[in-house]
Amino acid sequence: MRNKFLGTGVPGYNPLRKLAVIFSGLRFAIIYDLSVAYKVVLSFGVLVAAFLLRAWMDFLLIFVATGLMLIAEIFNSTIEAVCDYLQSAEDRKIGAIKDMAAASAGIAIFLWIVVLGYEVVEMILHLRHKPLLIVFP
Ligand SMILES: Nc1ncnc2c1ncn2[C@@H]1O[C@H](COP(=O)(O)OP(=O)(O)OP(=O)(O)O)[C@@H](O)[C@H]1O
Repeated sequence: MRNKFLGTGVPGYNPLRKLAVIFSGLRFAIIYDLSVAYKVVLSFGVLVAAFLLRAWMDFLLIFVATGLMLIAEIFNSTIEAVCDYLQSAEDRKIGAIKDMAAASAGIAIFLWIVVLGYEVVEMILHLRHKPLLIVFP
């Protein structure tokens, strides 16, 4: 991997390599963090339901809220890992940095819960009145 500051690594633009890096990061975030994995699975289920109901705006809203939650969770884990790498001993500054990172993840998770909760309740109410809607939207 190229380090543009040190001038080391393989130069040049390689989109496939970038994609591989993105998927590797996602794999780390989802496989090694159960709290992220179950949220992604939950979102996927609700996304499929929104797709079957042809509720495109709801689909987009769930998609954006899930993306926001994933971004914040991944940044939070990254900051925690950098902190632990730089200072594994007890340190007040590290504690404050980690707390701030956790706060940003907490806000994104709160928004995700509000969106997902609203969407699930809406879908249940919808299907209670028109149960065949999932087959014949
Ligand atoms: N080196 C440290 N010095 C001082 N306080 C710390 C330190 N490491 C962690 N903490 C405190 O413990 C809290 C939890 O940190 P930790 O790294 O254990 O995250 P976590 O609970 O594993 O979070 P997540 O579930 O997102 O992985 C931090 O928010 C911080 O307040």
